[in-house]
Amino acid sequence: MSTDPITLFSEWLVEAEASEPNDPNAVALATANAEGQPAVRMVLLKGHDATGFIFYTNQQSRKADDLTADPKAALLFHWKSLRRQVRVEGSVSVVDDATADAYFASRSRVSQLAAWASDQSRPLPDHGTLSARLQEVTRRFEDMDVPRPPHWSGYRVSPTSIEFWRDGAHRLHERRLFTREGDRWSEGLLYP
Ligand SMILES: Cc1cc2nc3c(=O)[nH]c(=O)nc-3n(C[C@H](O)[C@H](O)[C@H](O)COP(=O)(O)O)c2cc1C
Ligand SMILES: Cc1ncc(COP(=O)(O)O)c(CN)c1O
Repeated sequence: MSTDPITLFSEWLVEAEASEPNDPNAVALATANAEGQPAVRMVLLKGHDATGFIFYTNQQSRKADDLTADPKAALLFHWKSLRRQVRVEGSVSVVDDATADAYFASRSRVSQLAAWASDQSRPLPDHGTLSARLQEVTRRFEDMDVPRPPHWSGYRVSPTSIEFWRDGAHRLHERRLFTREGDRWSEGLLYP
């Protein structure tokens, strides 16, 4: 069995891709604001390796404000079809421009335009306002590649701990906790 948690995560994600009906890369992202108020919402995992777990979003959103105030986060994957969860905690940083540009360029044109049209997490007066903004940016970027908005990028959660939870009989689940110590991982078990 694998003892590198990133490799183990990759294996579990591959299994989730085979068994989940949709969005196996969906993950709950928990943040806190300057007052310590927690908030949680789903995002899609768009990359992971030894340096961390990456998602993309609007940098003027509530989650981005939280991460500016307190650059720490927790992630929770729950794969119902497998009866498994993975909990990640760590510090958060913005990905470099080249990484964000490459990911943005891979998105569909309409999703690129939507990133320009949406003032994510701000009050929206009515749906017509959003449609009008989408039309405006569609005209603005006609006949050219849609550039990445300056307020849209990726965040990397660099893990300090990763827990793998697997369903067991009679609530006697398996919990493997990996804790980062310098550039090494130590592994232990937790009572279920
Ligand atoms: C399955 C799922 C995946 C989502 N993925 C993303 C994502 O990758 N990036 C994003 O900005 N919002 C995503 N959203 C929308 C967020 O959950 C949220 O509504 C939005 O980002 C605003 O959150 P905030 O106000 O806390 O910043 C997703 C929603 C769902 C249900
Ligand atoms: C607002 C928003 N931004 C970004 C994403 C990430 O996914 P994609 O880049 O594939 O659109 C999502 C996914 N639901 C989303 O809702």
